[in-house]
Amino acid sequence: MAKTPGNSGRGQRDLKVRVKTARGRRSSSTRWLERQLNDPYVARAKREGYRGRAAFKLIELDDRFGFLKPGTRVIDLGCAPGGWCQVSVERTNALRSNSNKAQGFVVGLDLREIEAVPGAETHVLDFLDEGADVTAKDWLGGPADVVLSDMAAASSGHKQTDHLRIVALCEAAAEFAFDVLEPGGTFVAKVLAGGAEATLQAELKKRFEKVANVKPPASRSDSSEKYVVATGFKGLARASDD
Ligand SMILES: C[S@@+](CC[C@H](N)C(=O)[O-])C[C@H]1O[C@@H](n2cnc3c(N)ncnc32)[C@H](O)[C@@H]1O
Repeated sequence: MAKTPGNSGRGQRDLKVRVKTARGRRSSSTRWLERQLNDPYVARAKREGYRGRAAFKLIELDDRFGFLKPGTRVIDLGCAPGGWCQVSVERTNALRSNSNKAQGFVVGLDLREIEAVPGAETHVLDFLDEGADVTAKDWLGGPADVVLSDMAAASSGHKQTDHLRIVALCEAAAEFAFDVLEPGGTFVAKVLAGGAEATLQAELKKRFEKVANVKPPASRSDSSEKYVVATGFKGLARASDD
């Protein structure tokens, strides 16, 4: 039989790989859709006007640790699509909806542009850029009380690589927090459990009074993500004395 692209050994193999990949894609997107449809947090986010289910992770963390109060100044790293900014605005009174309470201030940064969040100031900025900490403090009008990071590096599909990337991102976010936080401030960041975060935990323990590792109920049980909540920033001078 003459070799054509359809029946040559290589052609057949290529086709099989393409079909297998397409099937894989279809089944993972179907699984994602099913998960979205069956997820009570997705429905609740829609009902309550939040931009995503991630909003409930911050709500649950703040219900437990109480770092967002009227008057609190927040920097939200990796803020798109804006759920954490929405929660921060509500809880810090950044819209000044209640004039008896102090007014907070929320600055959100992301690599991509987001639809405006009423009460928050959002900017397209890579927080890893030189001088991003100074720029963010300028936008906030001074140091922050709280630095939030729900950032995730784009998935490589390789669990250990993803873990190392997110730990590196989290370490950089912590460095950023050390530069912009007011003494007494709070740093909240997403990490993936997986073994490489010991250095980060040790550094945070030096710089903050308390460091907790938490998996809020809204975080999916099949995900290895967890959050570090570091409270009572000691300031740079005190941390180096310890
Ligand atoms: C999971 S989303 C955050 C969801 C957000 N907390 C919410 O409630 O809508 C993570 C975001 O981190 C952003 N990100 C990743 N690396 C970043 C960087 N170097 N600088 C700024 N944003 C970054 C991504 O663009 C992405 O939008």
